[in-house]
Amino acid sequence: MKAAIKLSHVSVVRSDTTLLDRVDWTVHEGERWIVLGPNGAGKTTLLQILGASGFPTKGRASILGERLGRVDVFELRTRIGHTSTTIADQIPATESVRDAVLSAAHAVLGRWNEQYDDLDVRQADQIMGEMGVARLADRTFGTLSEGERKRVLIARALMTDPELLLLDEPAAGLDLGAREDLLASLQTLAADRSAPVLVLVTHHVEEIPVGFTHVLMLRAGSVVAAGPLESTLTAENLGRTFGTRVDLTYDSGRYAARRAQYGRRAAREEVGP
Ligand SMILES: Nc1ncnc2c1ncn2[C@@H]1O[C@H](COP(=O)(O)OP(=O)(O)OP(=O)(O)O)[C@@H](O)[C@H]1O
Repeated sequence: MKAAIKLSHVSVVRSDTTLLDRVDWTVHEGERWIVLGPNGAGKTTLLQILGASGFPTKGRASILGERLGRVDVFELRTRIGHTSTTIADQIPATESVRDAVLSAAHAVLGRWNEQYDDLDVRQADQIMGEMGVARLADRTFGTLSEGERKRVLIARALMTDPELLLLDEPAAGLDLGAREDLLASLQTLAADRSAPVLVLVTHHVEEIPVGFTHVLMLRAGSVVAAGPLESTLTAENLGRTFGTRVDLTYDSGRYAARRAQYGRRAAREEVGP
């Protein structure tokens, strides 16, 4: 299997602070990864490297077979889809949802005078259908709810047919219904064998969509654990990642976590005799 991402001993240092510390990580084609960690763990810094917009201070990073530092990053970025609040802020509020998705095909924000062919329009309609936002196609972007906006952004990112899709906290700020709608769309995407390699960053195990296959757990710039979800996302690893003992439950492909509830005996053991 080919490696879509290969990081070897990647460190990022800014103003004498180590943001990422000797990260080793390999992602293969077809895999769907979660990057999980507390605030300040280095998740955004890692995503910048994956998106070819940040560079390692030390170590080697290969993205889609191209070594950072030896490749034209502008060309590489056209092969990578990225959804984040920054991109949402750049879409004009008056742009129609269909145009917001379509304009990605030409890497422009704001439709202006672009001409699109029927194939582009059909592709946009199909992707909007898959992301559950087809009924919003004629609405303006500015009138969408936060949850609808997130799904339109993913549709927009898919429009360029990327080989790697980076999802930066897609469920942040969503209410229960909107989060569940988003997770359902991501579950469909994860199950699609023709979908790109997926990397989803989150703070919460409750936001892991069904069908994601692997997890990288980060704390203070270092990898706590990385591997298949089933064997890697354990209460022990989660506790080490978030610095607190946790109870983890799993049901029908979904996870939930909370701080461990201590019995009197456990409390005595922790305090000591
Ligand atoms: N230019 C910089 N100089 C010094 N420290 C920085 C710089 N940029 C980021 N940091 C610090 O590096 C750490 C990692 O930041 P990063 O944004 O990657 O974390 P994160 O896991 O995405 O956090 P969050 O979940 O809160 O978004 C943070 O403590 C941040 O304050």
